[in-house]
Amino acid sequence: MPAHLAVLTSKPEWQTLKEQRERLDGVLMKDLFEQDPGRAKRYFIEGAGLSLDFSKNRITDEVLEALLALARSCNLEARRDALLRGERVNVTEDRPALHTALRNPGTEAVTVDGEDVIAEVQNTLNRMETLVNDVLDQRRTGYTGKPFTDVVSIGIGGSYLGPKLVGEALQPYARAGIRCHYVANIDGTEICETLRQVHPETTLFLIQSKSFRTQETLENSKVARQWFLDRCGDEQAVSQHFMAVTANVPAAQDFGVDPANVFPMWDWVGGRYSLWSAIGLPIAFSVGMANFRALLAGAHGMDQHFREAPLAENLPVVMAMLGIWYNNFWGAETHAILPYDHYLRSLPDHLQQLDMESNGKSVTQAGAPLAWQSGPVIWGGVGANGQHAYHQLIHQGTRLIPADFIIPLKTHNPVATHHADLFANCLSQSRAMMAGKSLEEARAELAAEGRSEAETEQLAAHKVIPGNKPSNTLIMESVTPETVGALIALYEHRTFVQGVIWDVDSFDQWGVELGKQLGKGILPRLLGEKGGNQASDSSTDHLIERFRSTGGA
Ligand SMILES: O=P(O)(O)OC[C@H]1O[C@H](O)[C@H](O)[C@@H](O)[C@@H]1O
Repeated sequence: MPAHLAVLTSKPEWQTLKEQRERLDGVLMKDLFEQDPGRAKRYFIEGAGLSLDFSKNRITDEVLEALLALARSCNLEARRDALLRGERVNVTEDRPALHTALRNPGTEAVTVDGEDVIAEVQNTLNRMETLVNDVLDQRRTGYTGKPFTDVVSIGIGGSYLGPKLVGEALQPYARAGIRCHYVANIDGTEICETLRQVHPETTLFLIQSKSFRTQETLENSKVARQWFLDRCGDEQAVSQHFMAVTANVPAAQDFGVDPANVFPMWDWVGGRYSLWSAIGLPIAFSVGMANFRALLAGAHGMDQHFREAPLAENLPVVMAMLGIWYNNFWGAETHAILPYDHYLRSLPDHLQQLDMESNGKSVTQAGAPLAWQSGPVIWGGVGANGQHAYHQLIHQGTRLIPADFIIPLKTHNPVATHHADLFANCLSQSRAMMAGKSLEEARAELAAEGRSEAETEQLAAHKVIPGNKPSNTLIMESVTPETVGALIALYEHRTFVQGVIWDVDSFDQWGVELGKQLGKGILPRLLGEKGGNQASDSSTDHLIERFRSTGGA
């Protein structure tokens, strides 16, 4: 292998992990639990209101030590400090990635190109506070003087997934009187269905786009603007009802948004890390500014933990390195996110963008091809629903699927014994994954059912659950603004740590751009217009013909 391809995999720490991996061949977690009654307590760490039980992993103390040694050998601590200091960690775009500054309470200076970032952040938070309070307290109203009842947030990707997740997660804190709607897709159904639910006199539209160039967002915003004008007939009223969050102020102004209603975004915030900025306005409208600030405080608590906790007790570091363990040494190709909480149902969607856009890369920061696997497929869904669907494959399929179970100790909605039932389901799944069911147990079960010997022999193999499937269990007291903030920040840092190990730029997303470029060439052809002379292929041409033949547009 050429030397430049082998930096990571030729490290002695990598070799040690390979040896550890071989040593664990055939070793069952359930035996490790039996041999060591202290295992659960030893592999349990806490920070920023979250606790992680990582005992149900294929690890020993030696493995953990070797994983942390690998992290150190990749200069993780220095790279982390560079991130938090605002160094240009996004090398291909030559920018810092300062989402942590968005939740920094302002006690320490962070500068970018000589500008005091913290002061800008605090100013923006104060502007948000004024707007949100004015709307919630009905000092600011729609064009006929009626209070606002609905906020329609139009944005996609990072300008959508984070606010939607948190808006849902903090529903118990929602203020009466304001409903938030989210429109992301260019599928016209989404904007049409949303507009059917709202009234022009009482609806505030938030155009959420860092670039103000995203097709889906701009087209949906145009539809919303026209819908509004058709009903109110007054161009002047647009400025009362349309606001924007963007780094591209001139484009927002061209669209007709009053500059006083434009909230800033900055180059140094990646879209998928932007819910903490004014992109979080829908959250603030829903739960009030005090709760939004509590969300930031929770995330800041995790930033502090990430910065200060020793690596062995550092939640994002330990979770990241466990991910590296399965991804790079055990051949795992996916990672499941399984929140056992209805309020956190959109967490897998948000983490999918966060992780897959960040670490879906195949060259190093210097541009050399990776000779190791980078980010896995992130997927998942809310428990217990998944147990009646895809958990079968986790338990008995041929693939190794590490999972994160996430569950609060207390519910906002105590009803009957539901929360204990939910908790029992969560624990039963991680235990089933870990312990499984042996052939002997399967046989005994069938015999106890009164099956014949022949039947028992025939069926037993199907009933075996191999077990030894790894999982983490993340718990928190309850789903609050603080714990939700900490939880999302935890995964942000987990993603960063893995990017450091794989030596990729976790803050660009060039892969997304190609589809956007090609779309610009295909659209005119679908519409039968001139242009769109870019390279094509017979499949694309044929499908365009089919679309045109039905008069599809
Ligand atoms: O906020 P915008 O500029 O409209 O971008 C919205 C989204 O666009 C792209 O798809 C990027 O890959 C995402 O990271 C981004 O969040």
